[in-house]
Amino acid sequence: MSSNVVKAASPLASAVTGAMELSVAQWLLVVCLVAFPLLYEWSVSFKYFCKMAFYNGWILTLAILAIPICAVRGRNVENMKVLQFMLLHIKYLYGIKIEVRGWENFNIKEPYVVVSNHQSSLDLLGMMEILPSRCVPIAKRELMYAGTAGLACWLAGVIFINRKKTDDAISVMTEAAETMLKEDVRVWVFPEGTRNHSGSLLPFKRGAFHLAVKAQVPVIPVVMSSYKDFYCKKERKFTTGKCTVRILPGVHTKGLSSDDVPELADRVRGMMLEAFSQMSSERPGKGPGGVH
Ligand SMILES: CCCCCCCCCCCCCCC(=O)SCCNC(=O)CCNC(=O)[C@H](O)C(C)(C)COP(=O)(O)OP(=O)(O)OC[C@H]1O[C@@H](n2cnc3c(N)ncnc32)[C@H](O)[C@@H]1OP(=O)(O)O
Ligand SMILES: CCCCCCCC/C=C\CCCCCCCC(=O)OC[C@@H](O)COP(=O)(O)O
Repeated sequence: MSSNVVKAASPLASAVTGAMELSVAQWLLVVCLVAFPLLYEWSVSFKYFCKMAFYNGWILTLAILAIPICAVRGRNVENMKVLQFMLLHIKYLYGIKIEVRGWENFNIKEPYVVVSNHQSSLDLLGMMEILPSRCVPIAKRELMYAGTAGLACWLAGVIFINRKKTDDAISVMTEAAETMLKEDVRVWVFPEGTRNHSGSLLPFKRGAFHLAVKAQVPVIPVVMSSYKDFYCKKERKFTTGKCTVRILPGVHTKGLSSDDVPELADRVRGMMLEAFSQMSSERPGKGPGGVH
């Protein structure tokens, strides 16, 4: 008799449990379908967090697709084209309009060193917009361990340096000077050496300029306008917006020696700062005083 009750009760119990499970599932659905978009629209910080998480997550996912394609060729700078092709659409996902000026300054057949300002990981969008052929960035070694993105970077010939070991970094860059000439490779360096959200340019590290002087190749400065109108890490702001990328005329290094590097670095920084200030003053309603 008691076993009959148990038998009768268990379908009831499982129905109740099922209903409870369903309601938990429904709750989750409500959270996902209603609360998430509400929170996304209501909270600027939540929107910022979601957009940054998607940015990184999407790059890691795209890298999964890129790895087998790149692996066919092995470690090769030509693979940079694969990464570039895969990343180009991201600006549309984020509603970021990129205007490029000075394309003609890239019309140099020989290798060169590109130096550009470094505001955020979003610089990747501007970089991919104009990346010349056979051009690889110099990146901090930590990026090599960033999961699938690290492997994709390695396969594309990204040059990794250990910023904690100056001598190692210098010897990698010295080797890069030889590779540039031997294998007709261009190199992209962020001479500030770190991301800089200050709305100006940090003092430049000199590695990029030593590299150009050693290889006796031109330095081509690239300036990306301030992201302030649409992106600010401190304020957790990330909206749609516009960025201008200016490719400045190349600075020649033929005949220069390592003694000339400090002056060369200062001159190039001066050109970039002037362009950055000019671009900032072009922003609607903003005066040139906003940049120092
Ligand atoms: C499908 C999707 C896939 C995913 C795709 C993802 C793609 C991502 C790619 C984008 C990557 C972007 C990554 C950006 C970064 O990681 S930025 C950070 C790393 N970059 C740099 O740091 C470059 C700039 N740094 C330098 O140039 C430094 O000088 C460095 C060489 C690193 C050394 O730095 P540090 O230890 O701080 O020393 P100093 O700068 O103070 O230099 C000490 C003295 O050495 C002289 N020096 C420097 N370099 C050289 C050289 N090459 N040869 C000779 N001498 C050199 C320097 O002048 C100093 O001496 P003086 O003070 O001038 O006497
Ligand atoms: C299994 C491991 C998973 C690791 C996940 C890591 C998450 C990283 C995800 C995606 C990588 C996106 C690649 C963006 C490349 C942007 C490069 C960049 O901007 O690096 C910053 C560097 O210039 C300076 O660093 P610091 O400002 O000194 O700091």
